[in-house]
Amino acid sequence: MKAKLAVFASGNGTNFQAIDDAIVRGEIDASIELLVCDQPGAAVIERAKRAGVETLVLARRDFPTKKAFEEEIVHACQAHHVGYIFLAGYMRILGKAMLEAYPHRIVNIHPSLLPSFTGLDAIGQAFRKGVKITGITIHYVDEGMDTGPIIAQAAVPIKDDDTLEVLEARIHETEHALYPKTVAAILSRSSEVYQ
Ligand SMILES: Nc1nc2c(c(=O)[nH]1)N[C@@H](CN(C=O)c1ccc(C(=O)N[C@@H](CCC(=O)O)C(=O)O)cc1)CN2
Ligand SMILES: NCC(=O)N[C@@H]1O[C@H](COP(=O)([O-])[O-])[C@@H](O)[C@H]1O
Repeated sequence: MKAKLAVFASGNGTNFQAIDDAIVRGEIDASIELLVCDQPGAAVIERAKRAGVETLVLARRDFPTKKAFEEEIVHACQAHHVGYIFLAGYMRILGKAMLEAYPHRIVNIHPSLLPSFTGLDAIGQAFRKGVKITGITIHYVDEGMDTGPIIAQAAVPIKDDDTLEVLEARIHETEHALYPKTVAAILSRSSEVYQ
């Protein structure tokens, strides 16, 4: 049974694109049923439309509470029979409504070797700290900030003559290789569990 996914994103959407491209190449046995975006006008929305993926675009400010905002998203995911949610540059902290609706079924990609450099601007944090090796982490999402169980990591070197832009490009290239492979691995394990 082909897994039904939702991807949540707030920005450019290159990780959404990498996952969808892998699905099209037959490397992930799944379909992206919904792209959820909290930033009207974000480039990821156009990427999803070009890919034929349904979008749900909603602004937090249009809802009275975080709970109401998340309940709208949960209802849409359930209506699309979504079984797994993959965050791909989604810049909102998930609350109880999301986490309780999809326990151990929400995954995030973070551009550092957690637990180092949590939160926003992780690449800039590592660059300014002067570490020689940084990387990416794919982890389950829990109620903490970047504290969920780690699924996969990949190291990325910082070279002496790197600019921040060069490092960001190297990080994103590594993300676009690892995330699709990890999505496929998670779904294959999940199907093994439920077979
Ligand atoms: N419950 C969790 N939610 C999210 C996690 C997580 O581990 N647990 N990971 C994040 C992704 N992320 C870093 O990896 C991250 C996203 C957002 C923020 C943040 O401070 N957002 C602020 C501002 C949002 C805005 O103004 O647009 C906020 O939400 O208040 C930090 C780190 C995804 N969610
Ligand atoms: N704290 C979460 C975080 O920083 N996530 C990061 O946002 C970027 C989204 O890029 P994209 O929109 O091109 O996929 C990615 O580098 C991802 O690791």
